[in-house]
Amino acid sequence: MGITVSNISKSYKGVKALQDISFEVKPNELFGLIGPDGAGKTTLFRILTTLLIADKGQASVAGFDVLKDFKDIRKHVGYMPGRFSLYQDLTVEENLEFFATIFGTTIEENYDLIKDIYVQIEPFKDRRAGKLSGGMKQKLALSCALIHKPKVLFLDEPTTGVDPVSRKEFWDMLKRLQQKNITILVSTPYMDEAALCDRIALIQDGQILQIDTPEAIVKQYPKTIYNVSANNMYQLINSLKDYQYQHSVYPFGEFVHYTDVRNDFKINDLKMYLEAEKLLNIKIEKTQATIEDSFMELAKYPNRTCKLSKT
Ligand SMILES: Nc1ncnc2c1ncn2[C@@H]1O[C@H](COP(=O)(O)OP(=O)(O)OP(=O)(O)O)[C@@H](O)[C@H]1O
Repeated sequence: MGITVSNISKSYKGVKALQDISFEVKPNELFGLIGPDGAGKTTLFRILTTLLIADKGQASVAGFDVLKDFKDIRKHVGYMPGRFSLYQDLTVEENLEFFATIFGTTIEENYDLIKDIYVQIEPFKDRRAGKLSGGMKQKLALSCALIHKPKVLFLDEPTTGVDPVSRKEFWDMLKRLQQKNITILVSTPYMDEAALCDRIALIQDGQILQIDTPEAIVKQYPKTIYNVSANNMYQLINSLKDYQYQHSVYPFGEFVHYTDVRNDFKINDLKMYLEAEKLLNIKIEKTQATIEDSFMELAKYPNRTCKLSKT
């Protein structure tokens, strides 16, 4: 009871939002769509939840075709859209009751499934949804998306605008839901969340750059990455970008991630160059690739999967 997407394309007046997308989500899998704003994630969610019709291609969800069986899909999927979708003027409890009613069920009937999540907002059950914090809104939206016991759950950027503690709690909840036989497709622009999925698709400009487990994607990263730091971050980035042997340069927290085009790269050569650029306190150390590094590399060369030899 997973998801199958075959050659789906969708354009809006000349904007190619999705370009020949194909992938499968296995039953019970926690699958992540990882990509920046405008990559096409919401368009894909809307097609899979039958709210939008693709220009080309086929897709099925929980064994149902998105066109022919749209009514079945609506019964069997839960969808938490990116932007807050609840009724701001209804209370927490009224929102949940409303969603239960439209799916012909009651809060009591499926309480077990949402219990873990709902207990955290139950003390505020008489508060209007519009007056909840970001983390609480997100828990209520998830409870509403689950109240009819869906087979497949679609979560579009569920942690955007949510504090780090609530983000962590949210992902713990997803892991628990997965154990209750729910297939989950979740999108996020946060690369660190990608590592929490079973498999991910990296998506940009409506195209899939790579699909694999997070571990495999990182493993295929083709270069050796160096953490570089110095007294002046802005000048460091500019100097590294001007260096004739640079392959990639971008800020990564307190460091700059640097890769070099040469196979015989020596840390000392780069250090000498940066010293000549008048930078101080220069530190250069090898580091491990992350999903973000893989994404940046693939986004730079979208038609190439990471197959260069390691330098
Ligand atoms: N109704 C629309 N009319 C015209 N262009 C649209 C429409 N909806 C989306 N787009 C464009 O299609 C592309 C994909 O948008 P989509 O919302 O699917 O991406 P996304 O990855 O979900 O990003 P975001 O998080 O910003 O919503 C973007 O270039 C967007 O501007």
